[in-house]
Amino acid sequence: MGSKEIHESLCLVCTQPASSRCSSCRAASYCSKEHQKQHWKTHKNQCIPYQVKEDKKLGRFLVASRDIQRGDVILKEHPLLSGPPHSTGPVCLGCNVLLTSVETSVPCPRCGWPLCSLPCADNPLHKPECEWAIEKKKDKVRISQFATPHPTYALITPIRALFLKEQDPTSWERLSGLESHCEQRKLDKKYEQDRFAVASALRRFYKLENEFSEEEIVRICGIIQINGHEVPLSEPAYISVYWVCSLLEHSCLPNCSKTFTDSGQVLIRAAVDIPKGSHISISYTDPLWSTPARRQHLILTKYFSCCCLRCVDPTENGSYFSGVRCPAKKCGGIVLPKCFIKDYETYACLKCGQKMTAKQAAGICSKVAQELLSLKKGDVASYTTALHRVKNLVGENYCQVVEAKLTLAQMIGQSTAKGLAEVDDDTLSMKENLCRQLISLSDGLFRAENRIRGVLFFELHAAVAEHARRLVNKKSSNAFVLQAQLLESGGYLERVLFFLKYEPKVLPEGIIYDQAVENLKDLQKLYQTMGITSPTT
Ligand SMILES: C[S@@+](CC[C@H](N)C(=O)[O-])C[C@H]1O[C@@H](n2cnc3c(N)ncnc32)[C@H](O)[C@@H]1O
Repeated sequence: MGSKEIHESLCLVCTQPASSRCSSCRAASYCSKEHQKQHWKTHKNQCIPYQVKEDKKLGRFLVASRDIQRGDVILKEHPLLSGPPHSTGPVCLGCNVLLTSVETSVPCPRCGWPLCSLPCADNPLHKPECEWAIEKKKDKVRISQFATPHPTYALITPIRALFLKEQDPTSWERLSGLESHCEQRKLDKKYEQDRFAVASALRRFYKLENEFSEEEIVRICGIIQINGHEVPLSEPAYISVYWVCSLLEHSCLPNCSKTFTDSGQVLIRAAVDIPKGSHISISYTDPLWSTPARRQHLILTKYFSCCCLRCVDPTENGSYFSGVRCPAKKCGGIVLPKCFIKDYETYACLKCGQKMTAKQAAGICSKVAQELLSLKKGDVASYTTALHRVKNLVGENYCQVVEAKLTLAQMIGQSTAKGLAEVDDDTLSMKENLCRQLISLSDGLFRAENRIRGVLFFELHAAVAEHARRLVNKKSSNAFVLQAQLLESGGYLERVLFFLKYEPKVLPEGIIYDQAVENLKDLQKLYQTMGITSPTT
């Protein structure tokens, strides 16, 4: 054994043989949890798996400072700033829930802003607009209209940002150092809209004329637009801006997934192994949207033209996720542009070469959208028929077809009183096939979508377990096949635990995680009763 290996396996505190490593950086070894805890004060400053770099095209971005393993947590961070989205109806400024009427809300006894209940008046989140209403506005706020959207709520997140300047200079400095894209925002009029509807309104409403210029407030609006994350922990979702997380670059095929903890921290986790020196990326947009839709969204909201691996490949890893079906008789090929970045005006069939314009392709896409988006949730038969009907307009993996298949895969078994037990054999097999198809597609196309992948594995485990249950009831059942199916179902539950490990308990995926833990325990008891040796027991 070389000296390096000896060093690596010794506890950093007592130099006794180490049995575990820091799960984040994997560079520090310890003999026990106690010594790991004891060393954290020193280690936390070194335990960072990324470095900040900068170039002309991306601005600042993060690269891996060591090899990062799939599943590792790269970053967990509290927000610098949180508040309602730019456009919303009245929400509780303590806990972010939607307020629907005067009767179902209470005014804050100090400042008058409506809240869901009195304890929310003391939520530290509410302090900025509350304190400044008393100190600067010198009058209570009165909200009488509970219609959506209510323009005064567009002022809240910017006020909370400005409050940092006075109350928390370190956070203010971090926030003001983030990208605002003011020049680009001037060109598309967002700057002017925010100047009028936020900066000017805020200075008047809160009497901030002598403290903050319009330019300073509009720059803050830009920072919130470019760096804000929608946090789905409340309905409606609220917006948070983080510091280091704001430096992560975008890719439509990112190598990291993003989730939020119950307390609103952002958690970034490696979706694949990331070699040292590689760029670390998340998705700023919805990976289940077509290439034109994702690119358009990024250009309009983040001011860059995405040139990631997925955007430069019109077939999107051979999935044809954004393509339409060739209208030529009996061709059945897929029609796509040569490239979505430059030559996207003319589409051509990959099989027969027939051409169509981007406008014609968009027409087909909107027909498919109309057909699929109007379907009633829970109606398995109409989903199945509609999916069959759109087959001659778009391919099997066309984006909206994939969304409908995702809904259908979850719906089967949910819309019947006795769950999967009531579903006929063919429909059960359809559920299983849909899950397998979508899981395989997700490997190549939305590998960082942990929530979707966890849910798909959960649905697949349920379908396979139900097949096994039916096998027991059949006289001709084969013990080996049954054992294999039970083990397979347990294996899928392990995958659910991997993907949904960090999902917050308030989201359905957090609840699915708990259910998967219970189902796995039950399955492991069954393995014991049946004398099956599972790889994990
Ligand atoms: C949230 S900020 C990321 C940090 C930013 N680079 C900085 O220096 O502050 C988002 C901005 O970064 C740039 N950016 C991020 N990902 C990019 C990409 N894949 N291609 C080009 N620009 C990108 C764009 O200017 C975008 O508006």
